[in-house]
Amino acid sequence: MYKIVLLRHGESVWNKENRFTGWTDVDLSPKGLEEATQAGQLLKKEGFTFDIAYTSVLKRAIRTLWITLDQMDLMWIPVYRNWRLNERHYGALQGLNKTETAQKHGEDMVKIWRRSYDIPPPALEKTDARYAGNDPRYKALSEAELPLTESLKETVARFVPYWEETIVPTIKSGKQVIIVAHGNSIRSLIKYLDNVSETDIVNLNIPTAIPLVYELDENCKPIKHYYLGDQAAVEAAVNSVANQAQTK
Ligand SMILES: O=C(O)[C@@H](CO)OP(=O)(O)O
Repeated sequence: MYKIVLLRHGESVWNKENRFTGWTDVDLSPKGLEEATQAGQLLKKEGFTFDIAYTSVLKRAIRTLWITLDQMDLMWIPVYRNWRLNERHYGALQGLNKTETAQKHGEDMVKIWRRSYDIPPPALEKTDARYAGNDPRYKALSEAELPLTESLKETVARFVPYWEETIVPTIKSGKQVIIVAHGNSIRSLIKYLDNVSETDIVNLNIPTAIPLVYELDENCKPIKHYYLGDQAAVEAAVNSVANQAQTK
């Protein structure tokens, strides 16, 4: 049996301002820094250790990983950053306030954009300053790989090859793995691992910086999963993510 830890980054500045973020590279808020510290302390207290870490190319996840590893005195382990672990691209919604967007387009439409499986948010134009094609960190990507927006289905399609080809062989080699990523990129991995239905995935919300443990069998198929820490606090954090785009 293998055990891995999935961790969403701590609260970002745009989480705090309730703005759609996606591939925008915003940093952690002061609360997010504190959440990451607590995640590291909790993992240490629960006896976890890691040999290798995977994260995205976005600083809210990278910094959460740094802080977590610092708390565990594991800053020396190898860290691999890959765009395939990035947050789901939020298209033309990136930067907009979630409540204002719900007031304009309706809560139901925004819930579809936030949580549906195959309906993407409105797309960016390539001429938009938010287009990732001009960002040097993505220069190795083909034009087809550079999103203008993404549904969760498209996020699954770009995350799973990295999971299968890179992370699974590492887990099977006996290395203890932590993956620090994002709300919707973690949803995409869970959709795939647990074969969650397209209906049920709508109700899956991932709280910031609470370690989510997955126990996997010898084929890296899930046996069970659970959040560490106080379960009432976990439930409250999940509900608060779910309710971010309410108009009242
Ligand atoms: O803005 C985003 O990129 C994500 C995560 O913060 O938001 P949501 O939970 O609304 O999908």
